Amino acid sequence: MSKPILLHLGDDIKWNHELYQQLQAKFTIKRSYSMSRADFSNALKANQFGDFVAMYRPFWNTGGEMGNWDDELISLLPKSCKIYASAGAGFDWVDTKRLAESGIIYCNAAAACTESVADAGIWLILSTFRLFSWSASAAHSASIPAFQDANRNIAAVTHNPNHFTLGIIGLGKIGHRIAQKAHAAFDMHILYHDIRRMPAAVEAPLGATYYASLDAMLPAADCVLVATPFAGDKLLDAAHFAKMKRGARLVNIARGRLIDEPALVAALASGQLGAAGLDVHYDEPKVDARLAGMRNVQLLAHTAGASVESHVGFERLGMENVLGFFETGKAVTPVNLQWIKETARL
Ligand SMILES: O=C(O)C(=O)CO
Repeated sequence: MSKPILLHLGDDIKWNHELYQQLQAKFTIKRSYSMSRADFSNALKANQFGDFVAMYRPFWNTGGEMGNWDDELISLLPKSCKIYASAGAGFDWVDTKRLAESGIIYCNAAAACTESVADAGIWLILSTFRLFSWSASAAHSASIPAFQDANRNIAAVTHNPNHFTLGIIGLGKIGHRIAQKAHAAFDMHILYHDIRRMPAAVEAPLGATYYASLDAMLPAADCVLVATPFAGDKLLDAAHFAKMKRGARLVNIARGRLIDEPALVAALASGQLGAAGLDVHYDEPKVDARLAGMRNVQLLAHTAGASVESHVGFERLGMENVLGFFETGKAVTPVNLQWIKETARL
């Protein structure tokens, strides 16, 4: 009997070769490498990859060249396809509900980058309190006046984060890990807003206070950290920044589009916000030039999740999702099951 087909998107795997051999033993693997949207769409229309049952994308660097997975693309997938297992935490580029309508489970790999993103979150929080962005840019400029300016003046305006209040929007795995680290390392007081309250067993070790209302949490936090998935709408705008403490800090490790960037620039320029730490940007790979010019803003190039450990984990979890689904009927980290069920009920 011929083996089912798996479509591997993007580059070769780099780390988990033994596990990949298990995939090779169970599936005929077809490769699309890095096709443009037009080439990928034409290949699907021509059934170039055959009636594949699964798609696997091991890393975010490649395999996404076809752009957003919207109705146009998803409607070209063969009816045989049952699962799409991809690297990465965020899935703002894929319409998981539309996939579910075609009976396709989408699995992300957020669990693989929790530690890495949480570490970057801590770095950004620390930087907004200590203004390492200012010190680093002064030193990098190799300018004696800039060095002396930073060296003389930073101490008057920076703080140790200890005992300040961190307000986390989204206490998922990453938000929770940041809360643990901030609480353990800096004795920060943890507040959080989420659509649902965590059990006491989660809140108690953090001493965390739940806010059902975001508007109620904002004025209570010295630093607000965004750790919630992008669901199509902005989360924070000028009105939200106005509710925050004057001089408070903002950190975003989630998605740039969650924040009204011009409003953030205005809030920083007016001093309503004292500092910001941003891994993600509204219009990546572009970075807002005004933000880039602010010494109280620490910027990263969307690399919070970028570590060897995340890469190994992304590859592995993607393969485990595919193998688990075909061996036991259950994927490990599906994100759209609620709609798969709904669709099945129709
Ligand atoms: O995996 C993702 O989606 C990330 O943004 C990690 O930083």
